[in-house]
Amino acid sequence: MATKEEQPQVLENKEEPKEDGELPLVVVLRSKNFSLPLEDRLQSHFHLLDPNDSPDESTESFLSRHAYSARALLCVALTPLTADTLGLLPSLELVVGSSAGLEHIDLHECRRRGIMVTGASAAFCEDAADYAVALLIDVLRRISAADRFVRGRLWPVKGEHPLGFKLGGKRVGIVGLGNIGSQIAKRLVAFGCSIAYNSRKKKPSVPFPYYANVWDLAANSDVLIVCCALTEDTHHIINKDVTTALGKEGVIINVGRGPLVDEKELVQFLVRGEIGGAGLDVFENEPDVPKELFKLDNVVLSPHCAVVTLESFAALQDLVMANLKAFFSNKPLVSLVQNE
Ligand SMILES: O=CC(=O)O
Repeated sequence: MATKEEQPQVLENKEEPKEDGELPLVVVLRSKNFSLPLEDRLQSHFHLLDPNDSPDESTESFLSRHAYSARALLCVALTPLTADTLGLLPSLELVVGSSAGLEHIDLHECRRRGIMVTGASAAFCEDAADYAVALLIDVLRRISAADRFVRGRLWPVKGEHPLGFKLGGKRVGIVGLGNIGSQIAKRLVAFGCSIAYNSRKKKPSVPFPYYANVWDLAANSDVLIVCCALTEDTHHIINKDVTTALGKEGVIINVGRGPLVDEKELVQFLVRGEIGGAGLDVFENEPDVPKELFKLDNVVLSPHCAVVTLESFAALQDLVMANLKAFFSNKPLVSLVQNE
């Protein structure tokens, strides 16, 4: 999902292992069941302080005892980084996020303390955009439903599979034109769609129509693709009124975060046939998915995996390394988030 703007990505691959004694400290914050995929690469450049290495001690006690002088922290996946945890790290200057969305990091507190934050949407944006377009094509052309039709041996017993809808010519409203949204727009222009967007501010160099209000965007779109950052302002940005404005044939694609959409309302619209369809990679209470959706052929469901490919994961690892190395050699960070 899109975050606040990040600076362009410059990847750096050269590995030059150092002696352990002189390695800079990096706190690693990760939940127990989440491994650290680039551990070997990180370990040859940094002294990692990972509370999971002391399973008998609480994270708070570990950080208070070992991390007083740590200047950098790597936040793995969506592990919450709260103001309380930040309070245990008085020397912290940098948080390296490893996800596109950063709502699990207390950005207000980072801003207040002058702690820089880097994000990873540059590593994920192309794959996330491909996936959003794939979900849209799947909903419109009923590809997953057609697959079930064939596997269920309904062809030709139950006649023809129902007609789908053409992608070209659709008016697509993108909610959040950050790294991911921009890549989605680029792809859909090539498919012959017309694009409009909503974001916090109008983007001066973007040629597409801007709607300051999501309701207006919905009223002028056939499809809404949701890929903005989850904040207090964007929680349930797709609500009952917006869904009504999108109309009976409208399609909603969500590759951002579940709580961007009022899920209970969306389920009701889908069940009552008051919206055309939905492609959902994210949900309000993951991994729980409303069971009413399982029987709807105009809904495509996916387990929060839009951003992840082998290639995006490799790019993420390069990006994390590049940000940490840049920080410790006083160079500009590769994907600094404008945390305004
Ligand atoms: O959802 C995945 C991410 O934000 O990276």
